[in-house]
Amino acid sequence: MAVARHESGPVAAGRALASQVHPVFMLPPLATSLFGALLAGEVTVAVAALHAAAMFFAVYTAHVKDGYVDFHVRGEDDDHPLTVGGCRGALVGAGVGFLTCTVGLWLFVGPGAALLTLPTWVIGYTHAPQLDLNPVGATMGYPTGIALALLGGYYAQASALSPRVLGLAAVFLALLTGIKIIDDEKDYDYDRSIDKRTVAVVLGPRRARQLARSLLVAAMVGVVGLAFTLPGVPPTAAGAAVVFGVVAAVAHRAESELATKLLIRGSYLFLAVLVAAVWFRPLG
Ligand SMILES: CC(C)=CCC/C(C)=C/CC/C(C)=C/COP(=O)(O)OP(=O)(O)O
Repeated sequence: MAVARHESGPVAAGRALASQVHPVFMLPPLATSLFGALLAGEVTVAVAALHAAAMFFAVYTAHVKDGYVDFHVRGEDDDHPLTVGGCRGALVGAGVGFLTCTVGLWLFVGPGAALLTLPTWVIGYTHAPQLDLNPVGATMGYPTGIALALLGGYYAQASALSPRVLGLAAVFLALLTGIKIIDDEKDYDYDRSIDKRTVAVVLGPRRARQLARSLLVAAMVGVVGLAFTLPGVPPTAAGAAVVFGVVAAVAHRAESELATKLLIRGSYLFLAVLVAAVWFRPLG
């Protein structure tokens, strides 16, 4: 069975399959899963690795399915490296990988860890053609996956959830939803032409940007609130809001593409400050 559309042979197949790993989307859930483990305190490395691997397979599934639907089903994309068979094989492989990790979490931690992990694959698999057809699904699928990556990474270590991890998951959800709304502004004309109902298409770019800004502000206020009210979140975690706030201020008036680039980098810094604050707990 041919896997790659443009070349043949195992190397070409491997390259085509690897092309569906998009680091910009892949690294945040892996980092967030590991951050969840760190937040829990004592880290069992094998369990953390199992959960992070499950996140990898969930996001990989989303990309393969998105590419398959956009190119092979809807004919929206100009090109795709995988054949139909290649996409199906990749989906089965990623599904088996995800299932193996989830069963491992069930056996090592318990059903709660598996049940918190499972929805990430469901979100990934239904990203296209189901979730991406409505503004909530198209905007909040990935941010919800990130929030679940944090909750699952934490639960896999602590066998419980806590107000601090729930609070931080809500902060991540708001922050990433805001960034995704701004990101979708850049495809406004195209998305409108294919009836893709992103928030920018439904509300119009100006009101979508206002909504996105409110979500970013809510996330920053939220993290400061958590840092000063919850014992498990060190006060230094408020620095994440300061760092992200500076980036958001620079991105404030930028057009969508530049603003998204800045905000994505800002969100990496946001996470890095949170990790450092929890890791060192200097004032915690
Ligand atoms: C663990 C976790 C984070 C799970 C969530 C997985 C998930 C929904 C990933 C989305 C990745 C993706 C296809 C982005 C492009 O979306 P797009 O629709 O903006 O791209 P397009 O315009 O190219 O179709």
